[in-house]
Amino acid sequence: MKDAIISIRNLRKSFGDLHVLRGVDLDVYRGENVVVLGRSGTGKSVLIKIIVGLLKPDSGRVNVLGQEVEELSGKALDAFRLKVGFSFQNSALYDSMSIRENLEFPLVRNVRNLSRADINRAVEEALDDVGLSQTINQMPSELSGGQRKRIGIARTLILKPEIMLYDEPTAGLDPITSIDINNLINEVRERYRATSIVITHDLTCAKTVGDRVAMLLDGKFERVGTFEEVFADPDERVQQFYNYNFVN
Ligand SMILES: Nc1ncnc2c1ncn2[C@@H]1O[C@H](COP(=O)(O)OP(=O)(O)OP(=O)(O)O)[C@@H](O)[C@H]1O
Repeated sequence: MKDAIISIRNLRKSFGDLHVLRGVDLDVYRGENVVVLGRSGTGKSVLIKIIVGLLKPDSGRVNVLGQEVEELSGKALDAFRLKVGFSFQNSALYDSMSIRENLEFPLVRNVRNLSRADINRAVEEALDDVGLSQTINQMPSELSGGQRKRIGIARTLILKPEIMLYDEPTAGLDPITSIDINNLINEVRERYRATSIVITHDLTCAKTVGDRVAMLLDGKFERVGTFEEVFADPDERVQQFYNYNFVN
């Protein structure tokens, strides 16, 4: 039997009259990349926030790494969040800190008793992983958008999470830089044996990194499968999404 590392059952979340998630079910297995597709405002970010315990669902179950997320609080929630890396849409680097300082920040804040040599080694390794060793003493403002995304991913990787959550990793990047980021997401899976959820509107990204694709339609995952399986579906809502992306 496959090992579901994230298991979501009948998850519901509304904001007033806005019923965003209306019975979401999803299993994510160890070592796979699952891409979550859906139009703007369908609740992809809400789902991610519920998975990391930043938002509480109205009902349903979310089990991650064998733990019921809703039951976690205090130190247990802090420990859990170290295992689940969240790479934000806008990279969220600290502009006043160098790249080295940006990478040190999560380590120093979350891991005790590290020596200076340990910290230096971890920073150098994380930068090497994303192919940006030469930027260590630069400031974020000196880097391109694609480089900043890579640093954002390195800053998440430095804690060696078991699960990576990427929120629109290629948004705002040119197609060539996007390919670099897609390759990096695949490399992260290989090197860290990480399990990932990737939220994207970018079908090239979905096709390149997704072992499976889950499409959020009307508050549920109605289509889950390989990229080809999902888009073979003649359902108008699925085809609209495809045509919009590939302009044909
Ligand atoms: N804290 C909140 N309070 C009220 N409404 C919210 C809150 N968070 C999200 N929403 C609403 O829930 C809906 C889903 O938001 P979400 O950010 O998950 O969309 P999304 O699918 O990630 O969209 P996009 O692709 O544009 O990023 C939106 O209509 C949003 O306004």
